[in-house]
Amino acid sequence: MNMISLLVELKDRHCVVVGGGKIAYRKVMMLLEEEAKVTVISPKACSEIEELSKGEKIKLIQRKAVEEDFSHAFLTIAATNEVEENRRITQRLKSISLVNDASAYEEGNCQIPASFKKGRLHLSVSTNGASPKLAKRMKEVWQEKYDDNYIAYIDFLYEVRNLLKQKSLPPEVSHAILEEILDNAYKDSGELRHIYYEKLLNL
Ligand SMILES: C[C@@]1(CC(=O)O)c2cc3[nH]c(cc4nc(cc5[nH]c(cc(n2)[C@H]1CCC(=O)O)[C@@](C)(CC(=O)O)[C@@H]5CCC(=O)O)C(CC(=O)O)=C4CCC(=O)O)c(CCC(=O)O)c3CC(=O)O
Ligand SMILES: NC(=O)C1=CN([C@@H]2O[C@H](COP(=O)(O)OP(=O)(O)OC[C@H]3O[C@@H](n4cnc5c(N)ncnc54)[C@H](O)[C@@H]3O)[C@@H](O)[C@H]2O)C=CC1
Repeated sequence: MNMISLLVELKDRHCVVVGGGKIAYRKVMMLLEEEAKVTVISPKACSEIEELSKGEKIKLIQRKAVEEDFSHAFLTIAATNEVEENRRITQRLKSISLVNDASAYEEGNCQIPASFKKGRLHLSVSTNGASPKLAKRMKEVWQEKYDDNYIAYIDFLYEVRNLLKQKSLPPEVSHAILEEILDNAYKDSGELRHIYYEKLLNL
């Protein structure tokens, strides 16, 4: 459980998923969403993974994994249904690259939490293997709570902060502004946000 939360960019990074079942497929979809370069290694693959391979979305290698398969891997996900094989891969890689063991949270050096993105907002939760179902449920509660209003609101927070970076206001003034715009009124009213931003432009 000695882990910190990090946001990691996977775009164009070489990622390897070992195993070709439904869990491997779920992880592959997550990686493709992040625009990673994905290789799947598995003697057999489910039809969804085969389809991705035919459409050249991923590279599929239909055999067991060998040492060289990991030489350029930035992140590896061991997701076979053979717990020992997952452990072997994870032990081999954990001191040199990111590796997640889908069958044992404590084996790898990273975990994949339940997460939810909306605009600039990114929320993640892990129960460290206690209850993936609880993590999923918490994520779903957030999905309800953080509705579309938050996209424009957080964009507004971002723009105000960028504007403040350009202006050389005394730090206490900047901090007061950053505090003030956390008021719910700004979340709820686009008009109020617009007026506030215009006022700041003229400061
Ligand atoms: C350690 C971890 C892997 C890691 O490090 O990444 C891990 C491990 C295992 N999961 C198992 C089972 C299930 N996992 C889910 C669902 C999710 N599991 C996810 C994460 C994690 N699962 C990490 C810990 C996160 C944490 O604890 O918070 C989520 C959040 C994210 C994702 O996977 O994308 C995703 C929700 C997706 C979403 O948000 O929508 C469901 C429910 C469902 O599918 O609906 C079930 C069935 C119910 C049950 O068993 O509880 C088993 C037993 C397998 C077996 O018995 O063979 C193991 C192995 C073990 O625990 O040993
Ligand atoms: N992290 C998570 O959210 C979850 C993880 N799991 C774990 O994920 C693992 C996979 O689960 P499923 O996809 O449901 O299994 P599955 O039985 O659908 O698929 C297993 C796949 O692994 C492949 N495989 C078997 N031995 C292999 C080897 N030596 N090298 C490469 N590929 C090999 C098989 O050909 C098959 O494609 C299990 O260990 C399970 O405990 C299960 C549920 C959720």
